[in-house]
Amino acid sequence: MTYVIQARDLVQVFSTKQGRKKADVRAVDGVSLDVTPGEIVGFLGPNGAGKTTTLRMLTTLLKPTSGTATVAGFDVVRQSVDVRRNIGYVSQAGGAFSGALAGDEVVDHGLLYGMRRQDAIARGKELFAQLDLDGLWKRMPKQMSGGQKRRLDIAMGLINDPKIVFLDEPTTGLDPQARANLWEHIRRLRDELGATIILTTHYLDEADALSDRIVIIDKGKIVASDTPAHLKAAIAGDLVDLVVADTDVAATSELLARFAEQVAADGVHVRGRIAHAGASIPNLLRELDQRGLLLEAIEVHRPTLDDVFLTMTGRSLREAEAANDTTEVPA
Ligand SMILES: Nc1ncnc2c1ncn2[C@@H]1O[C@H](COP(=O)(O)OP(=O)(O)OP(=O)(O)O)[C@@H](O)[C@H]1O
Repeated sequence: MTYVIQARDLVQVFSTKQGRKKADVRAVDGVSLDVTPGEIVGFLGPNGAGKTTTLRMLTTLLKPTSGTATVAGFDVVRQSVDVRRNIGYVSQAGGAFSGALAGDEVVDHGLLYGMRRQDAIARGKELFAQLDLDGLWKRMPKQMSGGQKRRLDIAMGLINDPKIVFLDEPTTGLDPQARANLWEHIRRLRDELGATIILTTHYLDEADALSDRIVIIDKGKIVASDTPAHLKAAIAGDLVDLVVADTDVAATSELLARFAEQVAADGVHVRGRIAHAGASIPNLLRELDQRGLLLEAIEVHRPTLDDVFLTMTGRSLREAEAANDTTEVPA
């Protein structure tokens, strides 16, 4: 099997100062990864998990503290120029436009890669058409919408026709419609151009919808790496949520425990996890009925990636985000 990206035990330690004390932050703590051509890999994790730092090492912007990686067959440290020639990188911040017209920004970016001006113009126009930026060649980026600016970032990242594309939080800050639209473009990059795509995201639904493989990263380590379907199947099962009368909570919990794992009551909700709930629910309903336990509502939820994250790390992705948000508030 040929891999377009192969990383072994990548580590990145940042030295920081906390007051007068020096403190080391192990931002990436032994990441190994094999990516096959044409794969879309979603890096999912809370703020500060190490996603961007991993991407920066793979794109040669940051030298690993230890470990090795090859991208497009080239070593990220010893052959960084070759790596760069083969990749496109769209950074998280994006939008650092010089004040020139959109088309000129893209062409200038191509010239940086050593392209001839005519080639850069031709490729730029093609990308504008593919990315729904028609008619905006002569528009200043600051007069574009958030979604258009993000697609302009992506056009710049693709100007050299890279076969491997790194997108750092491509849809952050976009409204749902612009996000969905960008997903289409990302899928097309792979389907029509055969590109390999590595993207980072905070959004579970995005990782789920786009990725062939999801790599969950937490505190600098990979805690899971699999297809969205396998990851979801690996956890305990469907969440069954029964809503009953106050007085029936105890008896319902007792009965549900015969069908489900992790049964817990929360107010009038009695919840538990059942593998393949669809097959057990008719029996469960019959037994509830036989005992005179009346349901006010029943809901069955397929496992989400948040459940996976919770199972793998013991924290919900949203809690992890919230905790990080708090620590980032300056004292
Ligand atoms: N230049 C730096 N100096 C010191 N610490 C850093 C530096 N860059 C990142 N870090 C720290 O390394 C850790 C990982 O950061 P990183 O940006 O890779 O996370 P992330 O998963 O991309 O998060 P986000 O979703 O917020 O972008 C964090 O604790 C961060 O504060």
